[in-house]
Amino acid sequence: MRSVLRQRILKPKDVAIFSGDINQVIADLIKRIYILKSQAEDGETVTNVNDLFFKYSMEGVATILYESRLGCLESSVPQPTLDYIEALGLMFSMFKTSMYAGAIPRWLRPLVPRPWREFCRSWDGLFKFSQIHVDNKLRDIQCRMDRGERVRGGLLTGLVLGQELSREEIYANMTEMLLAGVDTTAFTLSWAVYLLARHPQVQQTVYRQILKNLGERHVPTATDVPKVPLVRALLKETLRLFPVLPGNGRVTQEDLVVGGYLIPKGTQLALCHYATSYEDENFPRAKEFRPERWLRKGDLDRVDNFGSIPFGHGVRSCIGRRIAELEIHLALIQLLQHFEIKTSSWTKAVPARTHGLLTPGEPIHVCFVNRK
Ligand code: HEM
Repeated sequence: MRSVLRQRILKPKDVAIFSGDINQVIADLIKRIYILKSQAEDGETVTNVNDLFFKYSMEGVATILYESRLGCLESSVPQPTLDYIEALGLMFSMFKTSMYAGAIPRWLRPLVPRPWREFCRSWDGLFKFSQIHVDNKLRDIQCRMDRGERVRGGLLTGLVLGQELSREEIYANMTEMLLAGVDTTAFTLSWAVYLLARHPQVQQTVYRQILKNLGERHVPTATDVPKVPLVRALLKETLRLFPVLPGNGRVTQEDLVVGGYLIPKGTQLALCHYATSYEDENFPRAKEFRPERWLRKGDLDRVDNFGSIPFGHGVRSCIGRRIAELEIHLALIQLLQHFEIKTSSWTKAVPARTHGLLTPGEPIHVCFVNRK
């Protein structure tokens, strides 16, 4: 089932076609920032940027998945979207409890009802939302076919027409992808602007490269991203320092010998790449924010470093990686074209906190100063 999806969004060129849709969402993001600035006491500070980037990520990923807009960045967010956000909030607030809810034996559920009840309530809310959007698309496709039109479209249309997945499988995959694609992207963008605000020199270097290679107002598409390698390096460095999923796991499929230790088949392995990301052996001066460490300077440089694998690795690695990268690269380029990102008197040092996901431990507040 996963391979059907994977073959449609595996490579950067597969998702490049979504640049136009994402840019429309970015235009709304920028408008929203102007509105928030106009409401701020100092006319510059956007408080809790994660709230903003949550809406951007949800709108962006839904645009690709459902081929429709949700209105997350509007001043008045539509009710079904608010209901979804509530279900998602419930899912994450219950993360630890609900993670174990699936493992509670049936006989125990009436005795300890809350975890299972909440688990079902949040998943039902998330499924319902996907179902509405998938069904809308199916109706739309049917109408167009009845009119004798040639139907072409994006991801969902392709899945429906391809008939490789059942309707239930499409609901399930869309639900999971939307769930997996919102907070992950939002936290990463929040950390990226936080790091840029706290490292003005780095920001200036990245901005200069954008200015030189793309220009002040050119709206970038996926084909422009390789022209600004520092933007790609910025994302890698952000995810090295703050990997949203700080650890990962696998069960060995055969006996393995690693570093002289025998690991028998069937062993559950946990890898904390948050820890390996901070090892000087893997990344010299590992605690420092230095995006340029990811730039290839000569043919002998190895910039792929397994010390940091924020999207996982192998056949079960993140299926939405290319979508996330597109959303983040294009957003960062345009944010830097429009604004200088600065700390404000409200900006505090923000520690990372782990509760399932690695999240900012405090709200991030930064200034978006208009560029002349
Ligand atoms: C910065 C953003 C993101 C990060 C850091 C991230 C990270 C990850 C990681 C570490 C995994 C586990 C991989 C493994 O076990 O090897 C994963 C799985 C997954 N991700 Fe992402 N992700 C991001 C964005 C997205 C987006 C935008 C989507 C959907 C559009 C998505 C959909 C998924 C799905 C469906 C899985 C499960 C894959 C499977 O089990 O086959 N992710 N992600």
